Amino acid sequence: MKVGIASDHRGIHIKARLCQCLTNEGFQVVDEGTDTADAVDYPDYAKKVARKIAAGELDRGILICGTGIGMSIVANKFPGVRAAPCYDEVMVEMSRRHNDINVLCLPGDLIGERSIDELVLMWLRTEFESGRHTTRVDKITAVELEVATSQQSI
Ligand SMILES: O=C(CO)[C@H](O)[C@H](O)COP(=O)(O)O
Repeated sequence: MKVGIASDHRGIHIKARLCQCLTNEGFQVVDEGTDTADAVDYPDYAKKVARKIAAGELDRGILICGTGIGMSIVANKFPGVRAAPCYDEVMVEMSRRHNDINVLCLPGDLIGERSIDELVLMWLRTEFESGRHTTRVDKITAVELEVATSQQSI
């Protein structure tokens, strides 16, 4: 599985740790920065990963900012991206089982470095349940198409 990862300045320590962990676990990791503590703007990094998810160049994405919120707002602008901020086991598990999210947005300010590896591995390994949830995820895609093709009727 090919996983893209990016963070702003508030997530660099978690990103570095996750790159190491995921590589050790056999995932193909694409690191899109940032790599220093210099302040950057999260939209510039969210779009690097989200664009590649939309283009089918990555299977999953992980984005880290202070809260995960800004990264998710940007990522969800891209067609085919389903991104959400998650910070505990329940959110992470349900985001895969029910929503089939393909971009996990993590709050660098709120999440402990020690628990992050297990949380992300759980997210990468949890399957979408399909069934009734497929109908709903398909409706998300339909809404996306509606919005893209008929802006004036919204
Ligand atoms: O969480 C974030 C966006 O959702 C950002 O990481 C946060 O807004 C950056 O703030 P600052 O410039 O004060 O470091």
